[in-house]
Amino acid sequence: MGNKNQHGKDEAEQGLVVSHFGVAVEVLFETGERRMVKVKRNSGHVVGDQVTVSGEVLTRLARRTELSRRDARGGIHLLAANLDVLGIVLAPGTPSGFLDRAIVAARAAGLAPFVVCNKCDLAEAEEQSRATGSVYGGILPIFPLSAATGAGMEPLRDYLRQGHRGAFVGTTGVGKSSLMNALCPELNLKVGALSDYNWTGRHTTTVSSLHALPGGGELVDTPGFRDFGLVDITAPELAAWFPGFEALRDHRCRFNDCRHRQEPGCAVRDEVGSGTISEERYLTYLVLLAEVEALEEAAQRRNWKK
Ligand SMILES: Nc1nc2c(ncn2[C@@H]2O[C@H](COP(=O)(O)OP(=O)(O)OP(=O)(O)O)[C@@H](O)[C@H]2O)c(=O)[nH]1
Ligand SMILES: [Zn+2]
Repeated sequence: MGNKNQHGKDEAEQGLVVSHFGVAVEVLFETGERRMVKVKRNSGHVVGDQVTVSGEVLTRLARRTELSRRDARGGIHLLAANLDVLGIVLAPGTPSGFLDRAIVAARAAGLAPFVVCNKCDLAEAEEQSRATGSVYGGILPIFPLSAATGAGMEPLRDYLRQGHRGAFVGTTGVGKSSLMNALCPELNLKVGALSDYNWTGRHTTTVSSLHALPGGGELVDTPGFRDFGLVDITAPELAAWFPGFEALRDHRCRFNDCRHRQEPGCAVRDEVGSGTISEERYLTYLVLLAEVEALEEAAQRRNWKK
């Protein structure tokens, strides 16, 4: 167990939460030692949290980033802390608008997004990856690959090896689990394999964990990422972080809450006028903005009724 100091008290040790089992977390200490520490259900600790442990007392340090999602009832769930990058996985069938939403969500949370175009062993996927490259190529890293055949995996490994800590999001069936398995050979996410840890005698099913990759870098696997289907973002976030619109961040629109519609002095509209931003991208933005605003209004109406 923990180290004792000269007064016989537990010395606080710093570590990283690498797994979450609902009623306990596994902490990886700087010494390389791993230990389970009990936590209250909904204690607020998540994988990626930096903590100090003194005996059985866990103290969370300030977070650099937080990634969360909203459930159908509007509740916010924190998925992971201190991630640097977010891998947005696409495959044929990914709904239009998903990529833009996910990029906005990542940037708003302070994470650098990158794109994985999976299933490139299929002709449709290859086409999708070419189309994605032509729109987003200059904006963020894109990795066309096949988790199934292993083709194109090396550039992604190199990217993660730069010491990035990340996670994959994507709609169901795009191949997130296949990618995780391809990148982390020793991965075993089966709940049955966790019976060793089931010392609390309670049911421990919701498991998320952080995996160190053989070549460097870390990936978080959280069941919550699986249904990151409709990535929720706010209208101001969309106006600030829509990929290809840099105007607001550079404070070039006259109003800092500009939504790039009819506002005077809007730099985005100027750029559409001059052809720097394509008409098509601008229309995509307007459709997404209308959709996000409609969702926000519906949520507001629900709150008034309460
Ligand atoms: N052709 C092809 N199929 C793939 C590839 N990667 C994954 N698949 C298949 O796509 C299906 C879904 O893969 P998963 O890895 O379970 O996808 P997921 O995103 O984790 O799915 P959820 O858990 O539902 O969110 C499986 O049948 C995989 O075999 C690929 O590179 N090429
Ligand atoms: Zn504007």
